[in-house]
Amino acid sequence: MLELRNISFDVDENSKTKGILKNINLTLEDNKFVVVTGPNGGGKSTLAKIIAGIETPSQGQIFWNGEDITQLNVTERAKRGISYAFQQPVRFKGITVFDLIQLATGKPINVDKACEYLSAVGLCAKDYIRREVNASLSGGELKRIEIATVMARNTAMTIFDEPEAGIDLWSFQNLIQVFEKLHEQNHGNIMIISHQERILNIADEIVMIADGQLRDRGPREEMLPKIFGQIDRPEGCGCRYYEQC
Ligand SMILES: Nc1ncnc2c1ncn2[C@@H]1O[C@H](COP(=O)(O)OP(=O)(O)OP(=O)(O)O)[C@@H](O)[C@H]1O
Repeated sequence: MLELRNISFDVDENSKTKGILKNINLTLEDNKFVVVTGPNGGGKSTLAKIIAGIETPSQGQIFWNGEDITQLNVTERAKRGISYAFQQPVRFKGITVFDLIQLATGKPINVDKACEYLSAVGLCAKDYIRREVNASLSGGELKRIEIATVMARNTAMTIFDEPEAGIDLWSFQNLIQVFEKLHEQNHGNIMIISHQERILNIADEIVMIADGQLRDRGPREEMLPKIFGQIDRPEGCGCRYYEQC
């Protein structure tokens, strides 16, 4: 279980303190598929980075299965099962797709096993398994390889920040299926930062972040009508649902 207690994140801007996240309290139960959404600049990516240990909060604490992990860095959190999917895989000269997947599993695997992960993300495994991870791969291919390595890591919590960014419509359809599969197979906690309706549609739970604050959260069935404007607002109110009327 992940618990954020009174998380704030401030930055210095022109010698003034700017609050990017303001007093966020959030508890996520195990094995949930959570989508974090909200307007641009609301603080979603910052929240994801704070959970992954890429940023350290200015205030507040983060607990993972009861342990205070606030001061642990990204590697130490990864060892405890919190994994952040980068937009593209980390590259080292000469490393192949097979090497990456094997490294992610943390044990020796055969080519067939590695191919299973690639096939699951819609890549024709035999075309990719021996390829070097470099600029000759397209953005969509790199992203799917990153997702395959995340699946191979099989960690208790995985965070994806806008996985749909920069991929074409066809790859996007495929990506949705990959996430549906991850969900079905119960790959632990999955947190996705997204604006995409099709990703919101497969969430167990939706968290709305706006203006650095947690504005709402709840099961998909409750949140979708709010997000897509199907709730009654007081007459004359032009606010979106996450704004105060
Ligand atoms: N290190 C930083 N220094 C200054 N400003 C920052 C820093 N990190 C984030 N911000 C600002 O904080 C705000 C929230 O950024 P963040 O990337 O978390 O938003 P977001 O909700 O993920 O947005 P989007 O949907 O556009 O990706 C933005 O205005 C951003 O410019």
